Amino acid sequence: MSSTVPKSSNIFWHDCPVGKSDRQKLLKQKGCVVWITGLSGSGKSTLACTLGRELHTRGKLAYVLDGDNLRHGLNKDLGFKAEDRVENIRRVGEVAKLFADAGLVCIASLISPYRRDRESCRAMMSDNSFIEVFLNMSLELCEARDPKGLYKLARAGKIKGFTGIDDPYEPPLNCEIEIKEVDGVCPSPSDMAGQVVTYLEEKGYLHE
Ligand SMILES: Nc1ncnc2c1ncn2[C@@H]1O[C@H](COP(=O)(O)OS(=O)(=O)O)[C@@H](OP(=O)(O)O)[C@H]1O
Ligand SMILES: Nc1ncnc2c1ncn2[C@@H]1O[C@H](COP(=O)(O)OP(=O)(O)O)[C@@H](O)[C@H]1O
Repeated sequence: MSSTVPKSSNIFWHDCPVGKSDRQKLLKQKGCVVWITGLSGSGKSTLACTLGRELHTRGKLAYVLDGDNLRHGLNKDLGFKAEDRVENIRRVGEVAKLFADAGLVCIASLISPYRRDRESCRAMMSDNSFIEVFLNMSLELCEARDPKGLYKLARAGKIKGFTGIDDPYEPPLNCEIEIKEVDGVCPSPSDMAGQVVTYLEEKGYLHE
């Protein structure tokens, strides 16, 4: 299990003259982390990309950190056992914090099944600029979508430890935004992104 305490000693923080507030003025926005959590197939990547596109159209700088994509590089040494997922979320939390410090709207989309890990990422952000978005879609809907055929494999026992089937998912207790089905129907991608944009606007993230 990894720790947040550095292993190295004799290390010192070096401040740079240009800081987050300078970058925010330049970009005319406020850096933050939009953390999208939910089951596989709940629509995390779809929301992340739709939101990224919407912000881009509005002239706002955003960057998507997608769990699946990061597992091709930064996190390619990690699997899906509990300690690997913990380390996966810790790393992405740290990277997201850097992007937010750079002044961007950083959109992280990962299953991030453990409440404690999401809370650790929240705690990394000093100024409440962690916005947790819960894609509260039923397992039935996600399984019916199954765009990669992974639920089918998990049900057949060909993937072990699949979230929602034989591995846990802990829903948020206090997220900033919850998106769910209404009468069994999921809001459209642009409606989902619209909910997040409205929140960002109301909280002043889209202005300096
Ligand atoms: N065992 C198991 N459980 C869950 N998901 C699995 C598993 N094996 C592979 N996949 C694929 O990996 C994607 C999830 O990666 P994440 O980095 O978001 O996962 S986690 O946050 O560390 O739990 C996930 O992508 P999404 O469907 O986009 O969520 C799956 O495609
Ligand atoms: N709001 C939505 N309405 C209808 N279909 C959606 C919506 N969001 C996602 N989908 C579809 O559901 C599937 C899973 O979406 P995806 O974004 O890949 O989920 P995740 O990243 O959580 O695994 C895809 O086929 C996608 O096109």
